Amino acid sequence: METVEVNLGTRTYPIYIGAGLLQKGALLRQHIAGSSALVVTNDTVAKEYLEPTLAALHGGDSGIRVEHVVLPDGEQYKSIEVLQRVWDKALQSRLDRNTTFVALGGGVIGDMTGFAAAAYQRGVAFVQIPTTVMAQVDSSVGGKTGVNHPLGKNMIGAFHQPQCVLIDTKALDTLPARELASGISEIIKYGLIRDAELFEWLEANMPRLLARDPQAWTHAIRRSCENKAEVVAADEREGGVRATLNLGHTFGHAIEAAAGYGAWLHGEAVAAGTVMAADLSRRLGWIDAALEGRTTALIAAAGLPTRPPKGMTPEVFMGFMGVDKKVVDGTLRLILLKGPLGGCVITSEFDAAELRATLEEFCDGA
Ligand SMILES: NC(=O)c1ccc[n+]([C@@H]2O[C@H](COP(=O)([O-])OP(=O)(O)OC[C@H]3O[C@@H](n4cnc5c(N)ncnc54)[C@H](O)[C@@H]3O)[C@@H](O)[C@H]2O)c1
Ligand SMILES: O=C(O)C(=O)C[C@@H](O)[C@H](O)[C@H](O)COP(=O)(O)O
Ligand SMILES: [Zn+2]
Repeated sequence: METVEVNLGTRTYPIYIGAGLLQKGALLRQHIAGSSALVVTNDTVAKEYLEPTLAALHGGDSGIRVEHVVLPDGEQYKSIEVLQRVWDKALQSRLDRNTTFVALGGGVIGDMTGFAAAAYQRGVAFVQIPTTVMAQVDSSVGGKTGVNHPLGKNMIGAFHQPQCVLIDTKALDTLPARELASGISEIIKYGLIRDAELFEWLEANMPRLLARDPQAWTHAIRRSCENKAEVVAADEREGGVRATLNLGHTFGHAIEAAAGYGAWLHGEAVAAGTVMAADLSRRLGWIDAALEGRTTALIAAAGLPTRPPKGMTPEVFMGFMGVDKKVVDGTLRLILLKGPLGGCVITSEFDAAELRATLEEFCDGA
């Protein structure tokens, strides 16, 4: 087992990474604050991993009272209405503040459970057990929690850090290939914004990841968690550098919302958005055509889309981008690449005409 720490002073927490960690019940139990736990999962993940999780919590005569709630599976259910079911279950079970919520699943379950925990009786503890690549390399770390709104992605939420993140790499064995690729999008992101060595490693090792080589995955997950932990420790609430984790997301979130949540996976939308950010960066002269080409090629090598879906227009993009959380006083800020590889900026210093040119280049329906 490897451990990466998210250093947040008195709220510092560990990320455990290893094969078969879900079977090590003591590890999970030591992070259950209080006498009860509410496991939150979805119907797909429950089939494979609910029983082992319940067994881990009950093991060693723990005396922990364990409840669970199973939500419907899908990004379209990442809503305040569905989240209500978690609070309903907690209240019906008379769970008090001495309870730990346990998020068992991908990023949707992790974000929803974290927000449910942040608001339940004004805040209870929670633990992340991420079971997708997306959740293991990104969403389970850093405490961004919340739900979508029809007018914008992740618009309702809270910062709430988990007690620990328990990454069982064996869970990826059952993950569909499309979901595996979606998560790779965020690993490429770390390479582009701050870790040139990781980007080059991905260029050399993409076939190993797609072939599910366990050693390659352990490396990719650990490096990703290290990168994310460093950024979060430096800027927990996104006053500055944390916004760089949003590379490709302003375009990507517009795609997700416009296509209807769930039609495009988060990582797919971010992939196309990252290619668009690279295009704009090259137009501005901040990266050369070679780096733009390497970015597009790596994203394509992961089997991810390099263009947004048909039907997107510059107007649709601008409508959603205008309500992005990085907008300040009506001014759009983007994360753009600035050479060499591994460099980026958070900026509003770009000509609207250049942004328009990128949008037109990528909108088939324009
Ligand atoms: N909080 C953050 O910092 C952050 C970071 C990145 C993404 N996100 C959010 O995460 C969400 C996307 O997460 P995701 O890609 O994990 O999607 P997801 O949670 O919808 O999971 C993807 C699919 O995989 C299934 N699944 C999960 N684990 C499985 C397993 N081990 N075997 C088989 N199937 C499994 C799920 O049931 C689902 O159908 C988005 O809502 C995105 O906004 C949040
Ligand atoms: O942790 C962060 O900070 C991120 O931006 C990680 C992103 O990959 C993730 O998609 C996040 O949910 C986006 O945050 P948002 O604030 O733009 O909704
Ligand atoms: Zn993301």
